[in-house]
Parts: sequence; structure tokens; C-alpha cells
Amino acid sequence: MTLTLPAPAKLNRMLHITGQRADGYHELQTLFQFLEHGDSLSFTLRDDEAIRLSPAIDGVPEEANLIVRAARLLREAAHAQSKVASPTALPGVDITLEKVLPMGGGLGGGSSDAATTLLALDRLWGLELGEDALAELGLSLGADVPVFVRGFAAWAEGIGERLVPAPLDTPWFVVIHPGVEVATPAVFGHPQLTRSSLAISMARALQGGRNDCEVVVRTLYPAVADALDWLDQFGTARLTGTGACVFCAFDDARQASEVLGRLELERPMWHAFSARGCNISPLHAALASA
Ligand SMILES: C[C@@](CO)(OP(=O)(O)O)[C@H](O)COP(=O)(O)OP(=O)(O)OC[C@H]1O[C@@H](n2ccc(N)nc2=O)[C@H](O)[C@@H]1O
Ligand SMILES: Nc1ncnc2c1ncn2[C@@H]1O[C@H](COP(=O)(O)OP(=O)(O)O)[C@@H](O)[C@H]1O
Repeated sequence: MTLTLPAPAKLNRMLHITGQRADGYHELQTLFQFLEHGDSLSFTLRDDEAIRLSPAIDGVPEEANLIVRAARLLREAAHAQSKVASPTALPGVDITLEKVLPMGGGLGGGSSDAATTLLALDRLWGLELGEDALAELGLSLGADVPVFVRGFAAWAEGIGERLVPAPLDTPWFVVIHPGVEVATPAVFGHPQLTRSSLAISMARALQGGRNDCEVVVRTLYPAVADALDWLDQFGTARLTGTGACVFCAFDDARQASEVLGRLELERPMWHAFSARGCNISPLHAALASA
């Protein structure tokens, strides 16, 4: 049996940096929302214990791939929680990845792939570890993984692990990838990064907010600044996460596709897509009917 599930993108509708912890990680306030657009993963159990991913992602060795890491971590956790006698007592799995989301794009593709892997294998292996345990495992893989495990649009605090549901509007978005890959540690390590925004309430954030990474990312990546300025003529353009993708909201699909048409003529070198925002992750919608 093969289980095929989506790994949707996320947007950070706003992102404020309110401090830095002793371990160097930054404290954030951010609004996460999912997009009806993303990667797709298929899982088929094997007769032996191997975990295999294909195709490989260029430049990401298998042992660093968040999909393989998530599968191995889940197997160890199942053993640690006495669900199985040994990690290799669970059948191996063939995982096929259809990669759509750009890497280092701020769309959370790697994190979303990891969350989809945790939920898919929890189901296929019959583990029922529970969402709290899966979110905690996810957090050890990356700060963005828990929101994809939980599957609801969220107001996030801490490093992104303290989540409460956020009643966001669900417009259509145009998302532009200006052709550069942003290194998240380079942004968070930058001396000029704002690290002391005042903490605000979710209600206030829902009325609009900035992305505190934007100033530094504009300086480090002129292509991102160019994309923000181009998109700003149609509304309020924002960076998602640490970039490189930028987005702008539209009332309907028609307006979004008109902007994509303009983009093709005026900036043919940029990749872009349009997709609707959603407050329940497409992963959870798919799991409910699988
Ligand atoms: C900023 C956000 C917002 O959604 O998005 P992205 O642009 O990466 O998608 C995330 O919190 C990113 O999460 P994620 O991409 O999982 O980051 P991690 O792998 O945990 O961390 C990469 C590196 O970024 C820095 N980092 C990350 C998160 C954070 N709150 N503070 C940090 O200082 C650390 O140097 C860390 O080593
Ligand atoms: N399955 C995966 N998909 C994408 N990136 C991955 C994956 N596994 C590991 N990575 C690594 O994680 C980095 C961040 O990827 P990604 O989550 O797509 O970007 P971002 O955090 O900016 O949204 C990549 O540059 C890559 O080195």
C-alpha cells in the first residue's frame, strides 16, 4: 500500500524578533499560515528495514535530508517508548519526493517534508505516538517543524514552538522566488538584525505587522529587495521567514493571476506562483480522508 500526502508551504504573514536566548536562538512572534501549494511525498513499506528516499536532492546528502532524519528519529522514538523491541523491528520504507518548493525560500519546505514524514510513518507503522510527542520530535529537527505537525494556522512565540490557532483571512497570494537561496543562519547572525521589537498581542498582529528580517535580507540579497519593490506596487509586499520568497495578498484568483501575467513580461527571470492561504494544513485534510 502506498500513502501519498502533501507537504504544504507556509508563509510568515508577519515576523517580529523580540529577543535572543542564551543558546543564540532568537525569540519570535510570528503568524504562520499554510498555502494550498507544496511538495508531495509517497510512502511504501518495504520487506526489509531500509529507509530509502528518491530522487535525492542535489546538494543535500541523504543523512542530512530532513525526510530521512525524520524517519530515523521516529523509529528511535518508537523504540525508546517501548512501542517496538528494536528500531529495526519496524519495516523500512521507500519514500518518493516530488520537490516543488524552493530550498532556502522561507516557505518551510524542508520542515514541511519532515512533518509529513513523521505523520505518515506514525500512521503506517501504527505507532500512535500522539501529536505532542510528534511536535516535540519535530522541534529537534527544526524550529518550523511543529507548526506543520499541528496543522493549524498559528500565532507562534518562543522559537516557533508555542502555538495557538490564529483566525487569519485566507486571501490568494502571489509568491515570488527571486532566484537566490537565503542562508537562515547568516540572517540570524547579522549584527544589524533588529532583535528587540516590543512584544505585541496576537490581536494586534492580525491587524498587520512587519518582518524584522527584511532590512538585513534586503542588504545581503539585492534580488530580494528588487522583488519586494516590484510586488509592492500591487499591495503590501512582505518577506516570508528569512526569505528569499516574497508575497503579496489579493482578494481573488483572477487578480493574482493578472499579477503573475505582468511578472512574466516584466521579470521573466523570477519564478512565481499563486496559491490560496488556508488555516487547516492540506496535510491534515488529506490524512483525515486517507
Ligand atoms: C525564521 C523562520 C520563521 O518561520 O523561517 P525560515 O525562513 O527558515 O523558513 C524559522 O523560525 C527558522 O526555522 P528553521 O528553518 O527550522 O530553522 P532551524 O533549522 O531551527 O535554525 C537554523 C539556524 O537559524 C538560527 N535561528 C533559527 C530560528 C530562530 N528562532 N533563531 C535562530 O537564531 C540558528 O542559528 C539556527 O542554527
Ligand atoms: N527535504 C528537504 N527539503 C528541503 N531542504 C532540505 C531538506 N532536507 C534538508 N534540507 C536543507 O534545509 C535547508 C532549508 O530548506 P527549506 O526548509 O526548504 O528552506 P526554508 O527553511 O528557508 O524555508 C536547505 O537549504 C537544505 O540544505
